[in-house]
Amino acid sequence: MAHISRYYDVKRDPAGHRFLEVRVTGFPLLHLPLLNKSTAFTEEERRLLGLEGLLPPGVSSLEEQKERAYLRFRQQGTPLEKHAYLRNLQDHNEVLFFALLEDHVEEMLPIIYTPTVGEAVQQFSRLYRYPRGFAMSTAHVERARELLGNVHLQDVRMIVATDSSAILGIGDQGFGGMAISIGKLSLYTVAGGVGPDKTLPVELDVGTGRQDLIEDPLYLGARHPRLTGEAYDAFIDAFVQAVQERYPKAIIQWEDFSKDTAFRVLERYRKVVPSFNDDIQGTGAVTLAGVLRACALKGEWLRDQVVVIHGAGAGGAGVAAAIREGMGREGLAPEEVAHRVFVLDSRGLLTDDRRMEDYKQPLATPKGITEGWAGTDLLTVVREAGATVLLGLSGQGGIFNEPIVRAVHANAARPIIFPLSNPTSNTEALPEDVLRWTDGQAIVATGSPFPDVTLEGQTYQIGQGNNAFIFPGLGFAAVLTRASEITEGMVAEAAYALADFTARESPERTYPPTRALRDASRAVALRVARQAITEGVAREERVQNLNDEELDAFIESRFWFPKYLPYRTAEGASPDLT
Ligand SMILES: O=C([O-])CC(=O)C(=O)O
Ligand SMILES: [Mg+2]
Repeated sequence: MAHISRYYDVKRDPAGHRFLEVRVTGFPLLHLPLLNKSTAFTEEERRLLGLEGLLPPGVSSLEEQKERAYLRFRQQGTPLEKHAYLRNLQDHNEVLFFALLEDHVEEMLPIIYTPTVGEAVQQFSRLYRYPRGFAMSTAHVERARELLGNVHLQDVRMIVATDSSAILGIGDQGFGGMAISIGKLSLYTVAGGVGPDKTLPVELDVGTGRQDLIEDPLYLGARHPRLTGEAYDAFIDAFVQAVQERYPKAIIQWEDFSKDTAFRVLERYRKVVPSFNDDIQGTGAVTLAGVLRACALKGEWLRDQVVVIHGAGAGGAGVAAAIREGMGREGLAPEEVAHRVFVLDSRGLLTDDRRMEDYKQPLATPKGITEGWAGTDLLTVVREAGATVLLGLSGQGGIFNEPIVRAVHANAARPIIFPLSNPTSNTEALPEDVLRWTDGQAIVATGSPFPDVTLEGQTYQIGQGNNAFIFPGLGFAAVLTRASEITEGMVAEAAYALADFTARESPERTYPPTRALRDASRAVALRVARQAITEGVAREERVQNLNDEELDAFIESRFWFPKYLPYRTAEGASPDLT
């Protein structure tokens, strides 16, 4: 049996039932969140593991523990207090945390994920309690492999790593970005089926450009400006090499890298280690899926829309690529697509006569197309291009104002308007305003969750167009197929799988409700795994010859579920820390 952790192995008894063989007993056992059952340790386990006298005499079931934990959750006042409560629970007892989350995913997702995680990032140094994840800093570059060896997990398969340069829509957050890596990985477990012992959040602390953080006496990150150029590359090289040596089966999700690093890091490593960028590729895929559904809702094709994308960072670039791919699949040639997809950055429309960063060049509109236009600002582009779809990835709260929204409505009876920036404070428009300004005709989805909107007796559901519907299934499929690379074909398949799932399960919506996150992820995982096999990048022997039904069953059988296994001590272990 593979050695799973320094602290335990999962084994099977002669009848085939799984149990945990632990090498830690007594008080320390109650402080390892992956192992701690807390009040659910049975009387026999307490005797065997040296826990008698350390716990209250009552033995609780997982159900009873959940009930107790949910009561405490409800007693917390603010979303941030709720977040802190859940994070403490996770750091205390992971099975209980995930069991609770599974039962209340709709209520708790906005707490462990966007929008509250944005606040948790900002308050990270003040909320800090427990060492979770791998914190790599400049001082560690030479010894990255050695330090990764300090992580107690033996078989990490899924890593979320950020350099915190562009967290959500709120910019450079220094060390606090660790909270994003932690939050994303919670979704990998609750929706994507990856066991918590197989996940590792990483903060790549290359410094921060935020002087206020550097001067904050309570700040926990490294106090120096961000590494750039060769020093930055050497840092990430060292990290990737250490991961390959220590965790050769791991997939890396690059998260919240600014436009200055996101594209370079993705291209530099995507063929070195199976990896993808969540904000470029995940956001691209989820947006394409929602726009496809919105088009279907009004009985139109994507290829007939004119799409204006506001924001040319990682998200905007990824969305532009995905929409172009989608129009191409509906038969449009690239020259035709150029008349239908327009991308703006903070200086206005990207046109090919402008000086701009390399990664923006493929997003630029040929100057000839804009001949005679009255300007290149957002309102003018919406009017001149005849936009029927407006997508916000700018991080600029409120930028989709009334004149802009009305201008899209003037071009389309049912405009598609997605203010996608996170967290809530950065959303480009409030759904209620968009619906009011368009007499309830707009099809609206947002990046962060919004409640239903009621307008003149009519209720509108607001889809959550968040990459949470893509990355857990995409990453899980890559893990299960042992993909050597995460190809563009796999990312595109994720988008179409989500659109098809929504059409099947929630035909009146742009995105499924968040309570369907797990089922949606499974549908995504199936199609991505199939694509990996078709493209020949799946290294896992067991999946090569499976038909769809068998592949689905394989995926389902590999899902991790929160439940307690019986515990035994290792042969010869003393009832002390061994
Ligand atoms: O984390 C989220 O909610 C979605 C995302 O990747 C981002 O906004 O950067
Ligand atoms: Mg992100």
